[in-house]
Amino acid sequence: MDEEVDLKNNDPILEAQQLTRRFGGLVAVNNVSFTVNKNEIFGLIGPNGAGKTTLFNLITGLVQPSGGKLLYCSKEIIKLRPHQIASQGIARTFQNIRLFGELTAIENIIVARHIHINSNVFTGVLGLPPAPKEEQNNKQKALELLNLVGLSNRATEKAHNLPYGDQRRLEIARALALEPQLLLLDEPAAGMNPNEKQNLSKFIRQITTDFDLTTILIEHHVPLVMGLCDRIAVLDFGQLIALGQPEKVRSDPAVIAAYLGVG
Ligand SMILES: Nc1ncnc2c1ncn2[C@@H]1O[C@H](COP(=O)(O)OP(=O)(O)OP(=O)(O)O)[C@@H](O)[C@H]1O
Repeated sequence: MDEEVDLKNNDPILEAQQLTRRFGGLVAVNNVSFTVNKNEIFGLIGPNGAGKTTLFNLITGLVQPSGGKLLYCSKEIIKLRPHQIASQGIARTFQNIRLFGELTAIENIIVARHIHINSNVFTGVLGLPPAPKEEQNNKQKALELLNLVGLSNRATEKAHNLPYGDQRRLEIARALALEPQLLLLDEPAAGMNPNEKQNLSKFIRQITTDFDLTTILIEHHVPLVMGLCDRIAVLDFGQLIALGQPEKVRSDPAVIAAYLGVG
């Protein structure tokens, strides 16, 4: 990881300042300001089209802002490309799972570790030399991550053959292979049954502690968000309409009107 900054618990790790993104006449993210502190589990909720994924895309450099600032560990990251942002310690999963379907579970993680250590991706995937020790080390780490997400017995299964919930867990393992400081999870519970959602909640808490992470998650499943997150930001039509602890957000009339009251 490049120039990792040693933050203490509760130091600001991510600061959005009047962040704005327009798509033509549509303001997908409108003048949004908030701070996420180290080791927080921070929820991002809001109705469909509220701008949540666009905000993740801004943080990970997939989309450029129309205005505003974004500081990671107090440094502006707006001008950085996605791979540079990843190497600074920000990893994510996607709403629509983006695994390499034809690769096995373990290969998906090894590829990510190669990116992390700046090695040649193809040597690792194709099993080519050199660096057998590094390969062995990567394989060992990948197995540990698979074990952590409960997939050690599916290591040689092609990713597209795994059940949906397992694919979501594999995506998280792959993000962790980048050894991030900040982990962004886009709808990690989508497609999971109630039992899996319950387990996922515990799992997110566990990895946030064990890996000394800060976690931001977008999630439509409100009970999960309310039970898991330290603080929650609510977007509606691109604007931040509420920010605070779950109890405060839950009873906020603007939130009830915009989101919780829906459906
Ligand atoms: N590349 C794009 N070009 C044009 N419009 C876009 C683009 N990306 C997002 N939008 C629009 O920006 C708005 C916010 O979209 P976004 O996907 O960020 O919302 P969201 O809160 O993540 O929604 P959902 O919960 O449905 O995933 C929507 O109106 C969407 O159609």
